[in-house]
Amino acid sequence: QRHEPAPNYQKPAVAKDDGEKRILEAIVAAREGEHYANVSEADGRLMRQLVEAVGARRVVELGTSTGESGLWFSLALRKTGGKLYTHDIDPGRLAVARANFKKAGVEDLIVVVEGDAHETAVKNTEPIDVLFIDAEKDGYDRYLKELLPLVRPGGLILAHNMHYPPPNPRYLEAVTTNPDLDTSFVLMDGPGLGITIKKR
Ligand SMILES: C[S@@+](CC[C@H](N)C(=O)[O-])C[C@H]1O[C@@H](n2cnc3c(N)ncnc32)[C@H](O)[C@@H]1O
Repeated sequence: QRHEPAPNYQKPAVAKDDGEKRILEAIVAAREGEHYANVSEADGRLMRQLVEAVGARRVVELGTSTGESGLWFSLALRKTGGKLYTHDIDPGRLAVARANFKKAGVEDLIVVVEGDAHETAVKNTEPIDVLFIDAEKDGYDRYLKELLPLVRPGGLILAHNMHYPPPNPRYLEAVTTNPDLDTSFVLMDGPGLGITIKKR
């Protein structure tokens, strides 16, 4: 049976309190300012929902860019009592990200780490509740190999750009054939997001 294209019921996010309002305003301002390859609003909102739903205390992000995904995560982390550890190799983008976090009033929720995430992120030894992979596409499978042991059972691995730019086939293979993992691909009318649970 054929269906019409899916309707879009989405409306702009509605702030619950002043802190949330300040972050949402900072996201709008960030989009209008200097930015680079950031998540869409639809991606950011879903990621916030997931981080809040799993009650994440430690979110690790590979690929900060100018901090928009970090701002979406901070909406959740101010409620879960958690922190974002975000990694990027580009000092210029990180300077913009830091300014955006400050403007949103969330700099205390976010630890920014500069350098090659293959070297910096593996220094972490604490359990990860949510891992978000959004750095160089060619490295996705290596990031998974390096950090999956630290993702806690019941934790999530989110991977951006599962539709475009074209995803890394080795990553796709890894998250769809490992019996310890279960993966869905969502929001595939946009860049696409992989949601993988590490089974308990
Ligand atoms: C798609 S952007 C991240 C977008 C960001 N997550 C957002 O939605 O706001 C990818 C970022 O990965 C960074 N990157 C690329 N290779 C890297 C590496 N080896 N280590 C750390 N960061 C890297 C780039 O500098 C770039 O800022």
